[in-house]
Amino acid sequence: MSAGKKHARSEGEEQSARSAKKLKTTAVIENGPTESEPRSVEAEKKKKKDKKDKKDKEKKEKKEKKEKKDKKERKEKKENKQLEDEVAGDRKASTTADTEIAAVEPQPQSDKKEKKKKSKSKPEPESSDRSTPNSTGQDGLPNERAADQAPAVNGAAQRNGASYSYRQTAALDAVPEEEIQEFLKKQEIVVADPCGTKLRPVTQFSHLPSSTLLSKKPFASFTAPTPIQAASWPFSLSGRDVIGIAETGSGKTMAFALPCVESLASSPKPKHSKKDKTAFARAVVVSPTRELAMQTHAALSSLASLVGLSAVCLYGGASKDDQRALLRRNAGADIIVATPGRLKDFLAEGCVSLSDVMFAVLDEADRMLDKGFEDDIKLILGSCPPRERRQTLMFTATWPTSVRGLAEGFMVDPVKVTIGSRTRAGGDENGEANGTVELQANSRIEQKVEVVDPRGKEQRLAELLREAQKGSAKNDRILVFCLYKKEAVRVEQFLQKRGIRVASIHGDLRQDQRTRSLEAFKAGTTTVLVATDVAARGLDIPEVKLVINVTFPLTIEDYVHRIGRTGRAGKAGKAITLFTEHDKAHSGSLINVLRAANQPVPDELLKFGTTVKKKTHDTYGAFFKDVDMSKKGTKITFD
Ligand SMILES: Nc1ncnc2c1ncn2[C@@H]1O[C@H](COP(=O)(O)OP(=O)(O)OP(=O)(O)O)[C@@H](O)[C@H]1O
Repeated sequence: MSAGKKHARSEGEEQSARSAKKLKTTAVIENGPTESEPRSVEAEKKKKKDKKDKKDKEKKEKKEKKEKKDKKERKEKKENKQLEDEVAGDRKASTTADTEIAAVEPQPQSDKKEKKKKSKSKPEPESSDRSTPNSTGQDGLPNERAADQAPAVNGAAQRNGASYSYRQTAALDAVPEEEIQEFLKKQEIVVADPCGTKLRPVTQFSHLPSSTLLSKKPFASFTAPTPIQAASWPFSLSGRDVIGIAETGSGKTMAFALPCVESLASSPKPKHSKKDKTAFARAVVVSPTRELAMQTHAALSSLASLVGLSAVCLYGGASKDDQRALLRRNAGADIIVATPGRLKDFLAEGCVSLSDVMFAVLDEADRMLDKGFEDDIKLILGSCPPRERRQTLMFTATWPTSVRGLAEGFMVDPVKVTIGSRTRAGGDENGEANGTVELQANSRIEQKVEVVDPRGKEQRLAELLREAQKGSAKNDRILVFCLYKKEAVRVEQFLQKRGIRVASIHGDLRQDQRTRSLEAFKAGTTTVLVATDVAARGLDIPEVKLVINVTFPLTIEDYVHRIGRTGRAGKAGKAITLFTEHDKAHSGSLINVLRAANQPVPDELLKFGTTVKKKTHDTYGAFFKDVDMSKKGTKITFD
């Protein structure tokens, strides 16, 4: 007999017993006292009976009340359990194509409602643990949240399951409001939050809430957070989706690396069968080029290793077996930094799964969302848990309107943090530029444009290099950009013939040749690097003194990224662009970028016109998409 049945029967038995008692009582009342019984005895009997009836009734009511309460508690417990299971385990189930479609569809109203409902009913993480110094967190690491920290800003658990909860520190609380306002104004920080949360920028590293990671002093070589770090960290550490737009070389890598590692360090690793050969990453960072992926991997890896987390880099043009072995060695790797093509291959093979991903980053986000990569990104983010159950961050120096809608389809109420004067130069108070100057080059880069005859470009390049490397500057690093691979080969040979120490990096080279060229340039054994746009974005090469554009890039965004290889981390830099009549479609947008950065606009350039044309090249994006040369039958694109 089941417990339920047993319970039902005993309830039934009780009821019939109660009914029998009631019948007996009723009979007595109906019959009334007999003639022979004295009146007082009769009254006494009735009184007793009434008292008993009352007691029975009270008892019954009390029992019913208790049953109701128990039932309610059981229901609540069940709901909470379901919710916890969903947050902890359901990620596994939510992979594949339909998620992928959902990720790019506008967020349905019910989704939002559901999210709100969940965050209300979600049990709060054990806040006492977090605020008690030296208590132990879920991961078993000592939890070092300081006792003087204010209550968590985000209150409930982060939606991606991390127990890390951002708390504005007492030290930051104590900063006078005028100082905060002054900082925001001086650094030209604009925060647009659809949820209207006001969080102060973290102006000092000491204003960050303490953690195991920070106790290892990862920022010892820096004096203060850069503006994008200061303004975005409070939101990203709170578990919010963030779009960060800041000039080249302004520390965007650390802006996403810190919340990524904090988030993973504070959440338990989902368990998988030892027999399972699949690598289940918990964070994924997607980069447009192999070299950038490697660089980002190095930065993330050094931060992650401080708290015992591992990171693996997956990119094309290198041995898959070696990368598979790395994945196995790192027990799946907590963080995967990858180029889209290789990641897609590993996903298709089943040796990588993104179903545990709680933190996803698109570095150089506008590039990743452009036509060349759009489908790959849909597939990759579609293989992660839905946007409501992961945290998604996007960072870039350029944010063209064409990708904004798509970006928001992958995110939930993203906070947009913009650094720079684009709001002054024709934008509204939300940081949304209204057309003219939304694109901003690093203001510490001196930009020079020379309008030249196309036939004299290479000769002029040789002169410029000679001038730039005169005397004590003979070892200065100079980056020379070409548009086409064949052009890069020709320019490299031209310079070699003139005795210039030069290397090159472009898509027609094998990956080991590309890596060698970059290493030689970084080490200073070659002082000139001829590159296509494969080197335009993200590469952080120390001490590049000058960037020369031999041929203008396909888009004005690429121009901003190319020249951004100099003037990094607060340093000054110089860029010279050889502009010919073939590039005249770009004159308007180039003039705007020059003016916004208070740079001289030559009359010869003005002659080509100031009208900003729509993006002139439809295949923008396909040009410097890395192609795995080891694959057979692949159509090789030119960059
Ligand atoms: N708080 C900081 N203070 C000083 N330097 C920093 C700080 N944070 C990062 N850096 C350094 O600044 C340099 C540029 O950083 P990073 O490569 O992240 O720039 P970025 O904004 O991503 O540039 P890009 O737009 O070109 O990709 C790096 O060498 C990095 O170590």
